[in-house]
Amino acid sequence: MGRVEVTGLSKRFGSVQAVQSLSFTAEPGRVTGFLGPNGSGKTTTLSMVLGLVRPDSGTATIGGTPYTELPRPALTVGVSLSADFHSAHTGRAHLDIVRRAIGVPASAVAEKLELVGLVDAADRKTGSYSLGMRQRLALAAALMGDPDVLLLDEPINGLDPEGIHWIRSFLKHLASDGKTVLLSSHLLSEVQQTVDDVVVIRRGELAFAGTLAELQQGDSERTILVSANDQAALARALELAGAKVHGVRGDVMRVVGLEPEKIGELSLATAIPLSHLSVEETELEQSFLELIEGGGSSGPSSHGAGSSDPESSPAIEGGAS
Ligand SMILES: Nc1ncnc2c1ncn2[C@@H]1O[C@H](COP(=O)(O)OP(=O)(O)OP(=O)(O)O)[C@@H](O)[C@H]1O
Repeated sequence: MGRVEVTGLSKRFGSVQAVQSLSFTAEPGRVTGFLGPNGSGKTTTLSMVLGLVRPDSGTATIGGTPYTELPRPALTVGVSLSADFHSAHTGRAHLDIVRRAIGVPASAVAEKLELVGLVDAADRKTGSYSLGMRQRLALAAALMGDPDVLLLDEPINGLDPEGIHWIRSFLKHLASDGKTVLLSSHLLSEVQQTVDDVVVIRRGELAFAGTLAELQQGDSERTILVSANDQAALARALELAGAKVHGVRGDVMRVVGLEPEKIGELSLATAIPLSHLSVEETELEQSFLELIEGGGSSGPSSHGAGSSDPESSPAIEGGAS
């Protein structure tokens, strides 16, 4: 229903080919990370999806309809392109302006303040808000019309750890409710704990579209970091299950050859509780950097529907910086 579908979008600004033959989808019930370095064309793409920038070619639809043809767009798509507000307005006043503009009942303001945890700060001027509070307010505004789709430009950038934790769980919760969440970021590490699917662009072109797991698998075998009170017993169990285990005496063991889910199952089956389980970040970050620095292929994916056209690979046009 609220699928975002971008098909063959291109946009040139003068000599800069900002976006080139870009196709991807963002699906309902999933958080999709739209990733690429600064200047790679993320904002231009989101602006084309929202009808703010006219593409040279290609289309973008939301639930099958171009944004500009949606009868009441704010009831379908919630947007946050920046977390800047009139500094003399209170959070409540800002939301009230938004809700009047989109024509929803006054009760929506208190409801959304509650939803994003801003009730106590609602009557303070936004000029005194922290970045985390401004991001919450931007989300409350985006959610005002109870849209099925959320488009968020860099919603995590600059947040402190608590803010990051909050927004991660909030966005995952929205997706688990069936919403389509598309968020941009220039850092994979910033969003990797939040996203299900990943679309990577490099100089305006698709470099990868697929699930986070596919991005991880695209690289060589990944390393899983685990620890348990009884490291030796866990190491034995992991090795019996076919994994290679390094650093058994350290705080954290490095395990290759078993996926995290399998390690969790093994912990349960052997009654050896884990105190830590994560994917070694550097490897994933490395695949991402390789993709955005060039040479990466359009990944394995149904999400890049139509995007892995032969032309979309390494040829880099224009002077996008
Ligand atoms: N209105 C415009 N006029 C001219 N060039 C533009 C315009 N908008 C974007 N560009 C250029 O298009 C390219 C892509 O920019 P865009 O802002 O879409 O990238 P981005 O990935 O969102 O980067 P950032 O995260 O830094 O905003 C850049 O080279 C940028 O300078």
